[in-house]
Amino acid sequence: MGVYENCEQTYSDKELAPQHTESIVNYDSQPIVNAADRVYKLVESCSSDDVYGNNVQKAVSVLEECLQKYSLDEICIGFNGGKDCTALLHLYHAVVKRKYPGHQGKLKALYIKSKLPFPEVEKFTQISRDKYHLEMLHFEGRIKDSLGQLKANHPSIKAVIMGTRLTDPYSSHLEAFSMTDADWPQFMRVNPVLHWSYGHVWKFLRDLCLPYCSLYDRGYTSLGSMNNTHPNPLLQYVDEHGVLKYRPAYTLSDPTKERDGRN
Ligand SMILES: Cc1cc2nc3c(=O)[nH]c(=O)nc-3n(C[C@H](O)[C@H](O)[C@H](O)COP(=O)(O)O)c2cc1C
Ligand SMILES: Nc1ncnc2c1ncn2[C@@H]1O[C@H](COP(=O)(O)OP(=O)(O)OP(=O)(O)O)[C@@H](O)[C@H]1O
Repeated sequence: MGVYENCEQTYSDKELAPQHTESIVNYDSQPIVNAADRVYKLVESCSSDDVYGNNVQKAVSVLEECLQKYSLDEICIGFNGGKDCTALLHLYHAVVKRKYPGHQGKLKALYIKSKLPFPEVEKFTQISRDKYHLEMLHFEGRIKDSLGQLKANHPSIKAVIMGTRLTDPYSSHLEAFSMTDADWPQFMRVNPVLHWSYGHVWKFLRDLCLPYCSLYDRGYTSLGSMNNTHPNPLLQYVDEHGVLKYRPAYTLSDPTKERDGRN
């Protein structure tokens, strides 16, 4: 059984709520409206030996530091619909709401579309844009080239908030604030969730009832393009009718296998 199998239901189970109300606890039907209150309550109530709570606390303080160093016009969040940046977007939204309660403007989000994006990812980025009131800065093609265009078209942007974790490829040397490599267009990479584990990301998304891309409920555990990403084989099973199916991403018990659906 996966670690979070007994947690509250996923966002996509929402329609089941009327029939199963007695089995559902703490469901938040307005997680985005309540973002700042719930995130800060979590952070303020966590004990020193709570690794998850401390990681959320650290992410909030990195975001607060980012907002001290840069104005909202100088910041964008790297958002491609993946789980890590989905958790991060919620945190960023919460911290901005707490620091600027009257803020009505749109937060900037960078989305570099891959050559063959999943329609589910495209749809989810649009849903998130609307729910979180984002100004999407859209680019297509290679990430490095797109960052060059970002610099040329949006010269005010100095920092990109990212959902990178230490276990991501080529990321073990990163810190909360790390400039892009010397041969890349120069931006400050802000990495609030660097120390989060795979399980922490899912605990955050599911405990706070946040919307996430539907592919994760169909066995995908990390998202690339349609031509290089498939459901994680470790989540495969055959149901009682002999049909091949996949368990949801949050049930993956070995986090080192997170990218086993990517090639
Ligand atoms: C804003 C931004 C800045 C990046 N900066 C660097 C960099 O300085 N050096 C580098 O090798 N890759 C950089 N990357 C690429 C990422 O490390 C990573 O390869 C890319 O996000 C694809 O990740 P994935 O394979 O998990 O989908 C950057 C990506 C983004 C979105
Ligand atoms: N194409 C992109 N456009 C904008 N930001 C991106 C893009 N690719 C990566 N990023 C940034 O880099 C971070 C790390 O990417 P990574 O692929 O590890 O995580 P993810 O996409 O959030 O989740 P998953 O691993 O499940 O796909 C993202 O969270 C996001 O902030």
